[in-house]
Amino acid sequence: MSLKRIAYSSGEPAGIGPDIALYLMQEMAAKQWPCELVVLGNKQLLQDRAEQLGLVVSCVDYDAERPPQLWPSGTLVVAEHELGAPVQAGQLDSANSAYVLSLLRHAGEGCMQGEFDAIMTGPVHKGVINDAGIAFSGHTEFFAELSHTKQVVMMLATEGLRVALVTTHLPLSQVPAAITQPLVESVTKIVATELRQRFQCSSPKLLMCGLNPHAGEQGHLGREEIEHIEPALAALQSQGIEVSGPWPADTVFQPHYLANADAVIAMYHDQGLPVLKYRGFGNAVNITLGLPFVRTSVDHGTALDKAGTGAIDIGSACYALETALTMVTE
Ligand SMILES: NC(=O)C1=CN([C@@H]2O[C@H](COP(=O)(O)OP(=O)(O)OC[C@H]3O[C@@H](n4cnc5c(N)ncnc54)[C@H](O)[C@@H]3O)[C@@H](O)[C@H]2O)C=CC1
Ligand SMILES: NCC(=O)COP(=O)(O)O
Repeated sequence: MSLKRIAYSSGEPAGIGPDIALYLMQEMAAKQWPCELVVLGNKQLLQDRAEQLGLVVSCVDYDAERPPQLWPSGTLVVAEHELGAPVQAGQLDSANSAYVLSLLRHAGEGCMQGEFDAIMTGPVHKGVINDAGIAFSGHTEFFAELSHTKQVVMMLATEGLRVALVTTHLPLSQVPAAITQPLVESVTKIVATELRQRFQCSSPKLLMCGLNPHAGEQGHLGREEIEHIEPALAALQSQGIEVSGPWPADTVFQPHYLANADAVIAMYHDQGLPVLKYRGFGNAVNITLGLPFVRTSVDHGTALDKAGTGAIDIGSACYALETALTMVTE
């Protein structure tokens, strides 16, 4: 198997993204991941955080011309990006928002130019990026825009459950108007296609949630199911996609229903993700489907309260890296 080069964007510098890089570095040798992990970040920040955590790190400058290689334990390959301001673990500073975006741009462009095989993202703080006057709703939307991809899908996966979202980072008040037949159809098609192509599901079986309580109760509790979701289901089924619904969201996440499903399509972020995280927080991955490159992410946020403390769990980071590797290796 050829050695892959995976970009890890270390995310919000005051959060646990840099800590994750340092702990992953320690796991590299033991796990024998067949990749060179390139940390997009700042060497001084990483050295300072390592010192705070009592870790010894040797930073090597990333060289795009050098073929990927396996490095001795304790070595961190760093693609240097300049910070906007000094970093204190746990303290957000909007002066570093441009830095965070420069990491994402490097990762995305590097994938599109063939420099990296995949991106694994560390957590960013959406609020502080917006505080800097930069409109940003999430990696999912950022990479879609960067790659000029019209439609992408956020899917989180853990053992025994995958949840894909029709809408992503949208205020709840705007969700009903966003649920249209074309959107539901295109999201579902992307999920079905990628499950087939990248997740070894030869004939994916999908469960689609309704939007309203009890999936609208025949129109008595909302009409989005009748007007948009059911027509989308009919069109998808007529194209041979095995999708059923609309299921009440408080019914469909039962083992009985999930047993024969490859993914659940939820209408909005907090309809599907709390269930996924309840089942697998710390051992789940966030994957952006539909991009021209592979992007996976940790399942958690910046955990500002834990940055620099050493009290972090890197289970999701390991899962995200392994998922990215599997996706680029199949
Ligand atoms: N992939 C990404 O970039 C994501 C970013 N976020 C962003 O993160 C920021 C903070 O979000 P919160 O809702 O506070 O969620 P959070 O996941 O950062 O923290 C929730 C709780 O879980 C703990 N936690 C999270 N990850 C942990 C880990 N690996 N090890 C140990 N404890 C961990 C935190 O200490 C905190 O107590 C927000 O700005 C949000 O937008 C949230 C989710 C994903
Ligand atoms: N809850 C997951 C999440 O919001 C992460 O979003 P993104 O930054 O991966 O788009």
